[in-house]
Amino acid sequence: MFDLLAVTLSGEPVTEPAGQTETLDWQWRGEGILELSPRVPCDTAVVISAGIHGNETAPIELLNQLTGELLSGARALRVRLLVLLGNPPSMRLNKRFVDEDMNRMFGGRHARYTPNDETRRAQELEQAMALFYRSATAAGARQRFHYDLHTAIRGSLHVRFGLLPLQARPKSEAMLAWLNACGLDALVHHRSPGGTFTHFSSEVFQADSCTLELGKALPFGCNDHAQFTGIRRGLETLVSGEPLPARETGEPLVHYRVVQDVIRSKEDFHLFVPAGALNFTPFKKGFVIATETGKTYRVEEEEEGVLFPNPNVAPGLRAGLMLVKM
Ligand SMILES: O=C(O)CCC(=O)N[C@@H](CCC(=O)O)C(=O)O
Ligand SMILES: [Zn+2]
Repeated sequence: MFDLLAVTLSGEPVTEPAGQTETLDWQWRGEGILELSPRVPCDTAVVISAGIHGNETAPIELLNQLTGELLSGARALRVRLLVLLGNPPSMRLNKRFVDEDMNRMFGGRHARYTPNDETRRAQELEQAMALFYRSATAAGARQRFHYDLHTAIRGSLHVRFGLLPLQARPKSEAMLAWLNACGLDALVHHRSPGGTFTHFSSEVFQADSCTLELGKALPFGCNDHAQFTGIRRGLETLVSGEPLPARETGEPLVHYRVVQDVIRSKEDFHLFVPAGALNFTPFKKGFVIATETGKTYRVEEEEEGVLFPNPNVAPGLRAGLMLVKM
C-alpha cells in the first residue's frame, strides 16, 4: 500500500502517481501532496496539513496513519480530502525550516523573500490548495475546511489549543463544534492578518480554518500517541462523515484574543520572558515583555498570557503573542 510519509521522506519520484481502492480514487499531486476522492457524492472539501514545520512530527505521524487507514479501506472516506506534508526537506532534517519559516510566507508573501526552497514550496502549496478547492467545488462541495496541524516549541499550560485566523465573517458553528469535540483546551483568536497557511485558506478560499497545536515538538518515533486520541477521533469523524465524538475532558474550552503581536524588528531585540515559561503563562500589567531600539513592549492589560515567545526569529517576524481571556 502507498505509504505517504515513507514516499515523501524518500524524496524518490513516484512511479505510479494515481490509484484506486474499492471506495476511493487517489492522486499524487506532487511531493507530499495527496488527493483522495470518494466514489460517493459529497458536499465537503477538507484540507489537512502537517509538517509545515519539519520538526513537528506527531501531527505528521497522525496524518500518515489516518491516510493509511483510508487507503487500506479500514476507514470510509466521505469528503474530498487533500493531505499535505508541508516541508519535506525540513522533515528529513528534523528542523523547523531549512532557510526561512514557511508559515510566514503564505498569501503571496513568499514573493517578498529571496527565492529558496521554502518560498517555492509555499507557492506550490498555495497552488495545490487552489486547484483542490476549485475542483471540489465544481464537483459539488459546498463546505471547505482546513486544519493545519502543529506542535509547539515550548510546553503549554493549555496543552492542546487552536489558533483561529482573523476573518471578517463569523466563525462557523460547525468548525467550533468540531474543535470543542476534539477536546482542545483553548482557542486563540488572531486580531491581525498573517502569513500563516490558515490565514491564507480562510481569506482566499473562505475555508473554515484553524491551526491546531497538539503538544510539544519531538523527533519522529518519540511521540506518545496516547496524547492525541481526541484530535485523532475528531479527524476520523471528519473524514468519514460520522457524528461528532463526545468531548472527553470535563473542562470547558477557554477563549483568548490576541492583544499584542510582539515583532522583532531590530537586531538588538531582547525578550524578558523567562526561557522556561510555558505558553499561556500570565504576566501582570507593566511587565516589560521585550525591548529593542525605539520600542518597548509592556503588558498593557491587568494580565496578559504569553504565547510562542521566541527571541531567535528573523528580524521582521513575530517573536511572541500576548493574549487576554475573552
Ligand atoms: O512554539 C512556537 O513557538 C511556534 C509553534 C508554531 O509553529 N505555531 C504556529 C502558529 C500559527 C498561527 O498563528 O496560526 C506558527 O508559529 O507558525
Ligand atoms: Zn509549527
